[in-house]
Amino acid sequence: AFQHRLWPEIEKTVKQQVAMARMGIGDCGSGWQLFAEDGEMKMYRREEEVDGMVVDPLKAVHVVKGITGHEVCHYFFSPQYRYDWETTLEQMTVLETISDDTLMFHQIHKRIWPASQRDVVFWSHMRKLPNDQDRDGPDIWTVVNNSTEDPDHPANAGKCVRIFLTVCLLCQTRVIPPKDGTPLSRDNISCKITYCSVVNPGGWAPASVLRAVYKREYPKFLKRFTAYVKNQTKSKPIMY
Ligand SMILES: O=S(=O)(CCO)c1ccc(-c2ccc(C3CCCC3)c([C@H]3C[C@H]3c3ccccn3)c2)cc1
Repeated sequence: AFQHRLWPEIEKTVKQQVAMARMGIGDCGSGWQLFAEDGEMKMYRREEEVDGMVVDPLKAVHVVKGITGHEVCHYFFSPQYRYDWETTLEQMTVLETISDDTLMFHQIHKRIWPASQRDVVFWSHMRKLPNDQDRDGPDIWTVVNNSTEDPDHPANAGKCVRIFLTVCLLCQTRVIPPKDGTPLSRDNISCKITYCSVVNPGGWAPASVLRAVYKREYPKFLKRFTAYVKNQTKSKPIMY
């Protein structure tokens, strides 16, 4: 197939991000601190600053009943649903369709007082991965979003401060077949979701403000997004 100029970077980043997402939280010595918990959802962060700017890596793990990893990645990747679940989105543009599983986006996020408004340009790639731990287990699905440059959308040219991010959504479907051999239903499936993100806010913003934004927005985002997928899929055939 034709090699897009970004393909080598996409390959490398996906492998690297999936490997990191699969690593557990490790013991508390690893610097991960639990900062939000809601039922099956647990959110961890590491406090890190680059040039005095907060770039706290975030790792969230969640188990959601009744949906598959393919369905979670489909609704996260596909642009047509994004305004339904991404509440902080003010504008989203698909800049390029690199392939049917790889898009380039420009997004402007709503201004969060007192920080100035942010925008981001990133490629987004969705992929099914072989389940190398459990050969006949269900596949693993992932979406990786990674900031990139676009000559038509230079950073900090307009009113927005350009942010830089790397995001990995890794989903593992679990199937528990019913004892009595009846056909599989959504009651027999669940999805283990690992969401990792590192966001560089671009321009300076007070650490206390950024950490408050993340503490409020990330749990809200993951709960809202997973509830959206459950609602969208509940009366549809299971997409494995
Ligand atoms: O997973 S994605 O790729 C999904 C595609 O949309 C993603 C996730 C998060 C962001 C993002 C990046 C930076 C900020 C901050 C930084 C300083 C001021 C704005 C925010 C603010 C809007 C808050 C927020 C934080 C977490 C989750 C959602 N909303 C959000 C962008 C893309």
